[in-house]
Amino acid sequence: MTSMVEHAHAASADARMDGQLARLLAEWLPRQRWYSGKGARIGADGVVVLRRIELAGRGRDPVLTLVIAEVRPQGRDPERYQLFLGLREQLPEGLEHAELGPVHDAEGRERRCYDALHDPELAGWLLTRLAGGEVAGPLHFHLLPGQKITKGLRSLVLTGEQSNTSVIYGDKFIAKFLRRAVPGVNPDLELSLALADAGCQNIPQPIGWIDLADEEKGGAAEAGGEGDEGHTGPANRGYAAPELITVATVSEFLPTATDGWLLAQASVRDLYAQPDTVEPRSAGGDFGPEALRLGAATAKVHHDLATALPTGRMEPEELEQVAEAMIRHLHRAAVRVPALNPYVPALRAALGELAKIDEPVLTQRVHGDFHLGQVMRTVQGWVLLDFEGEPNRTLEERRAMAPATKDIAGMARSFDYAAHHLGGDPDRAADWAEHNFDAFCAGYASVSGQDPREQDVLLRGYAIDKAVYEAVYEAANRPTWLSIPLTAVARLAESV
Ligand SMILES: Nc1ncnc2c1ncn2[C@@H]1O[C@H](COP(=O)(O)OP(=O)(O)O)[C@@H](O)[C@H]1O
Ligand SMILES: O=P(O)(O)O[C@H]1O[C@H](CO)[C@@H](O[C@H]2O[C@H](CO)[C@@H](O)[C@H](O)[C@H]2O)[C@H](O)[C@H]1O
Repeated sequence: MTSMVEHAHAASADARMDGQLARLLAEWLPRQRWYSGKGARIGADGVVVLRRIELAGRGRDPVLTLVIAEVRPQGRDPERYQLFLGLREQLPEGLEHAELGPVHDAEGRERRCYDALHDPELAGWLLTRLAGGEVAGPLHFHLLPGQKITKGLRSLVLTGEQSNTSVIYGDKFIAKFLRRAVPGVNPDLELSLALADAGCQNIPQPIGWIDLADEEKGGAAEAGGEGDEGHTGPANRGYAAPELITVATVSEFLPTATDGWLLAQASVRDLYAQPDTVEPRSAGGDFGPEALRLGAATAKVHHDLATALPTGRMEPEELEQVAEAMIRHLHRAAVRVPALNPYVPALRAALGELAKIDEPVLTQRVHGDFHLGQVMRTVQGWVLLDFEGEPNRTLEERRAMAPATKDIAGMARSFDYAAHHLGGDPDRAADWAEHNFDAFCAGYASVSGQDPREQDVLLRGYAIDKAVYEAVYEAANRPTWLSIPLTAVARLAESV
């Protein structure tokens, strides 16, 4: 039996380790691309380690730990992050960039603490657990029925503009490790599973996921033993119940796909390389035919979402509530980005028009953060990715039903971004965006039977809401890009 003295020693060693990690995280987190609390200071004691789960290598080298840390930035709501951290006596070559710093373990030995997703040995450990559908303490690895994981695949962390961190295994699987710890149904997983069940071909096929029992909500930490199949069975595909936190999603990797942003960018560059008299449709790298196919693929996914998941209708009074919520969002955004202030009255008026739509509007589950970086062109056609919604919104907002127009407006904004971010002639950029958005809508109409441009008031309302969101996003993440949404806001304000 463990004596009370031993207990006390263990507890104080734990508290010491938590304190060391919290100090390292306070310095490291704000430097990460996916950290969402940018712009607010983290004071002393601004990071608290809430949970630390040793997963592999206890007393050995390396050790893999899952940490749930709460960041309490000054003047902002706290945010929780989930981080796989590795501890090693010495960092192997190539892992230096992933280091957080040194810590001392319970025996007083110095260990290097680093982001474990960059360590092929530890990333491989996670994939092996998934291959077996295992349970490791409160962490549950779910492999979907019929899926098989090839073991020993080399892992590589994807670099790029991401809100999370993706690890590619061989050229077979991609695991997205969600950085924010949010209890409840993860919309990306929820919608991907529903679409896969509906036979949708326009998404990467889901392979499995990892979730964590949320201690606070009394989650099923004890759920089953090794290979607890009941949890993953088709009758209970039971993606994250309310008391679970989704830690990672795993899907098929599309090795030959290119994302829509890169393709669109190439087309804009091509246009600028030609004389001013050349129109976007006649330029060598015309994106129009691809935009048309993308519109058709989007309509198919919307159709499958509406078939697989509940749908609804927004009556005029509810549209008024939507307008009010967008106006509240606008006011909050103007506090964060004062450059929005001059446009607030005109934008309020434009959003107010939503309340005048006098017929019900159909609603359904939508993508929620639809842009060219969320679509990939494979040899077969377009696939849509990342159904998580806008990372800075609450889970409830991200899972809410909305008119499909919300996604159409997202893509309209993305064509605007692609056209303007290279800094060419604004009129030519506007022509490129209009030409491709027209093609996108024509493709959408060819499948759905309805041209999204007909719902012009709704489209403008959602485009304003998105551009305002983007202004906040850019101010926090890419201040040099802030002028793109601000210019759009000015244009949308004038269009009333
Ligand atoms: N199944 C996949 N196959 C190939 N590349 C992918 C796949 N899923 C995502 N990617 C790449 O990873 C990037 C980020 O994925 P995404 O799900 O949007 O992550 P985040 O939520 O962190 O932004 C995408 O823009 C795409 O380039
Ligand atoms: O892809 P994420 O889920 O991380 O979405 C966030 O980041 C996006 C940028 O990476 C951001 O999208 C904005 O920039 C895109 C170009 O980089 C542009 O195509 C989009 O239209 C524009 O909204 C997205 O808003 C944000 O939520």
